[in-house]
Amino acid sequence: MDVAANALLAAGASPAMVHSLREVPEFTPRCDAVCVNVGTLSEGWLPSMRAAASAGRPWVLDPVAAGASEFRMEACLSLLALRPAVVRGNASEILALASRSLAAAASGADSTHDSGDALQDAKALARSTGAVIAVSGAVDYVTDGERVVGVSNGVAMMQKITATGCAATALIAAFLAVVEEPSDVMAVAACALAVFGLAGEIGMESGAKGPASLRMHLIDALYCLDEQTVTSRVKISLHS
Ligand SMILES: Nc1ncnc2c1ncn2[C@@H]1O[C@H](COP(=O)(O)OP(=O)(O)OP(=O)(O)O)[C@@H](O)[C@H]1O
Ligand SMILES: Cc1ncsc1CCO
Ligand SMILES: [Mg+2]
Repeated sequence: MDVAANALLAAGASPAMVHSLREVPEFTPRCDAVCVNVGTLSEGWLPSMRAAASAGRPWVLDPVAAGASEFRMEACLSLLALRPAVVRGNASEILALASRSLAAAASGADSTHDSGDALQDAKALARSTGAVIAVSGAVDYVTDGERVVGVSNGVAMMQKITATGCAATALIAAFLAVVEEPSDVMAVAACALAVFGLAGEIGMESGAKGPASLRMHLIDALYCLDEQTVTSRVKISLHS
């Protein structure tokens, strides 16, 4: 929650981390977009997540460790049925969701697969759910089931900071808040991931020595990004 909220603030969004079922119905309708992240899932929070997802706002799902337990898998599948605009997960999470089965290797919250390994499953999941699916990794793939966009911004060290994936998903929600057309959702998700990856690159160039200093520099880089840097450095390509 710390990394995600600070990344959103740095990028110019206005985050609020809300859990209580009592306040979700009051809070969520006022949000421009919603991010539901099952990272620290509990029985008590799941009804709040479902209520937030059902509030009629555009929303994004982060299926953290979907393949790690029956409870997470069932929770993620029930949230998927509430029609997220975008699902952003790492390759292991997207593979688990697409097959609706627990991961063979105990992967916890980290991926044991490359994003390319999950591309076909991501396309199938997009077609069966109607959501845009984003698989993060060295190349982030974004698909609506037909088209595929690849985003190659980012640095490997981002995997060593917990919740960079959560922050990337939250940034997709922030970008979704300003989208006008449903057909733009794929482009919006790709742009958010490119901007986040670029902030990681600039953070690394700013003298990060490891995960802790990259976390600081990445958030500073997000805050300092300007249009010229973004347009000259984003690496987004249409695949097929
Ligand atoms: N090998 C890599 N090279 C460049 N960028 C990467 C690499 N791996 C991940 N990233 C970037 O790191 C960010 C987080 O992606 P990752 O796949 O690690 O998410 P995650 O596993 O859900 O993370 P977490 O659960 O810790 O929040 C994304 O912006 C992604 O593009
Ligand atoms: C490590 C961890 N555990 C639950 S959520 C989270 C952050 C990465 O998804
Ligand atoms: Mg994650």
